[in-house]
Amino acid sequence: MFQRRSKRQTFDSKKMKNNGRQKESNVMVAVRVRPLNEAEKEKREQSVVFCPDKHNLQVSQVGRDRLFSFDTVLGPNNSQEDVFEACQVKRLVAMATQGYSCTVFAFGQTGSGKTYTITGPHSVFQEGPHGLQSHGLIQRCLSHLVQVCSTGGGVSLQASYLEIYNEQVQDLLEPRTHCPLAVRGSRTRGFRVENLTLVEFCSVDDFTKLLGEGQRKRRTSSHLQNERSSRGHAILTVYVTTQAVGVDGGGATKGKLSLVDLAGSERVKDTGCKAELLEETGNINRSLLTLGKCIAALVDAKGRDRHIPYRDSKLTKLLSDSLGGTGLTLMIACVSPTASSLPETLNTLYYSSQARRIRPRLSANRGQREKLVSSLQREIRLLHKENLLLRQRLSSFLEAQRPDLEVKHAGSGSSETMTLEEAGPTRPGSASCSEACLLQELSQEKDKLQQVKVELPDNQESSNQQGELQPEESIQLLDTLQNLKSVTSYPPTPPPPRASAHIRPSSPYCTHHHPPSFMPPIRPAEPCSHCHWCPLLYCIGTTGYSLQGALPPLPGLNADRVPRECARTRMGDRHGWESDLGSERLGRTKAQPECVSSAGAFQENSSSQQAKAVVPRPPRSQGRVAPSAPPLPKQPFPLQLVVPGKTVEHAEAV
Ligand SMILES: Nc1ncnc2c1ncn2[C@@H]1O[C@H](COP(=O)(O)OP(=O)(O)OP(=O)(O)O)[C@@H](O)[C@H]1O
Repeated sequence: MFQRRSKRQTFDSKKMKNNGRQKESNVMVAVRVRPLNEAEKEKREQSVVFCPDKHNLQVSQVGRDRLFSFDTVLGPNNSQEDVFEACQVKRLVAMATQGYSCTVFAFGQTGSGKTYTITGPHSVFQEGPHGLQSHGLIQRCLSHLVQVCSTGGGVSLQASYLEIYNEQVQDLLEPRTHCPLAVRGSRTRGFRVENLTLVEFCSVDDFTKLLGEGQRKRRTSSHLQNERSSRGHAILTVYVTTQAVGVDGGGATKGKLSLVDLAGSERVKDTGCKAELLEETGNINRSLLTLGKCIAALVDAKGRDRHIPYRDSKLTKLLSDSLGGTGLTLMIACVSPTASSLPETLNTLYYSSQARRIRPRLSANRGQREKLVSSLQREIRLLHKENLLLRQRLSSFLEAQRPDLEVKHAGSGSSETMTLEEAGPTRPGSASCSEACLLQELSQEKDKLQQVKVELPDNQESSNQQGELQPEESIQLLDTLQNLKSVTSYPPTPPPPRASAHIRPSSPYCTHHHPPSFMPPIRPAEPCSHCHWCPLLYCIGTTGYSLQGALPPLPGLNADRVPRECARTRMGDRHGWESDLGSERLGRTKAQPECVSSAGAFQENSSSQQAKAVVPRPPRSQGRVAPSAPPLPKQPFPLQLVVPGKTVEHAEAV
């Protein structure tokens, strides 16, 4: 049927026995052997296919017998009623009413009895009512469906009937047009035929008339193996919709039952097809080959990311949910009993056995409302989990914060302890929440302050542990000491801090050369044009003060690594000030007592305006002097310790 097989692929009876019955498979495979027709009898052809029992099929070749096992085996003497009963078609009908997608399709060699099995004799629709014995599966399924649905109530039946001819979909229930219909696919809904006619029915007789009209529209041709050979695949789909049971819409289902009459595989030399039929034959065989590939892929593939080539033909697109989808599928392999048909018969039997190993998952197509309810329930479960997780995190957080949240309220005389629990639940936007946040902030600030407090003695100790001063440093420190004496002695009283943002130091210029009345608006760090002394740099370098917040740290002051003059130059670079202060100019900053007066004045201004916080370096007390920082002189300006987000005045208290 599908494709030629190599000799290695031929089955023997042992293999088939081992493959045996797989009860858990969702694809049921039945084999039906048709009786010899009149033409074959005339040719005195012999039957080579036998049915020893209901599940085994024996193929007798010259010198070799093969035994095949299937779910159901039906011989030439079995009637249409036997097919309906033995293949458990009633079960499929019942599942369709419960919301499953079920499919029955017949496949096999041309002239093997597919159309006979699915619809009955060719004249069944055209020549008036026939006896029940000749009815095919379509009429029997429809009768059973109507019977089941009439007893249950609240069930609606709709049907579509189409033919895939030369890879074009034709609507067999629409008599006026022959326009091919498009097949659209989506991830959620699978493949659908666009603008396909849906007919709602509640009586089998009424719908049978419509089917008869559609059957007449099917393309048939005559060739050597069949007088009325179908040239396309016909698919009848009955949609079974059960209405909602409760007020909330629960229990609504939408199942379907598809009955597929495939065109038969054929060999041109056997059928004797002429040129005009060759295209049809090619399309039929191509789509059947794709069907065989899909079956093989479904059997071999493992896991969810398997690729099944459904898109390679319209037939496999429309059968995708039957083969790999959600319902139960019954495949009826129709075979001819003659020896001349044996190669095709073996191919059909091989792929029938292969298809039995497909295990699609069963799942009912519930109604939209039911899907919505189940998705909402899933969402509720997720939210419950998330809520639980958040509660656990919150409680562990509160446990961790408990010792830090004890706050002493100052000013009341007696200490009062307050914890976060006492502050109440921390709802966003509530007063208790802001209180709790405030407590948390205060706790963090307290930690920071404690850390600063702890670090101060460490720095002091490390400073004390430094080695003895080098001789050059001693000389430099003597110079610095002399300068500091000048700072503290001149001017006798520092001028009051200016409120204006404009920095107007008393004079960065040497007062020896420039009287106090002459104060040009220059930048504070600009060195004196006469003595080349830089007041700001000198101030920072000699007093051990650093500017925090407004200015970055000043590593250039480390006299262990660089000479002081070079460090000052680097500072100028870092702060974007004048950096062209050559070392020879800076070298002349030593021992210029006249210039120190402006340094004191500028310190005043910078402390009040530019430098928001001036922090004393860790004290190098106890008789030792750090190499890069002389002892801190008494300063007339206030001190502030700046920590991120909090300013504490009177830093010496810390
Ligand atoms: N089980 C059967 N009992 C009696 N006659 C049968 C049986 N199966 C098939 N036939 C007859 O064999 C002939 C061919 O059958 P049918 O047209 O159903 O074959 P087919 O597989 O549909 O062929 P094609 O693929 O070419 O359409 C028909 O005349 C049909 O009546």
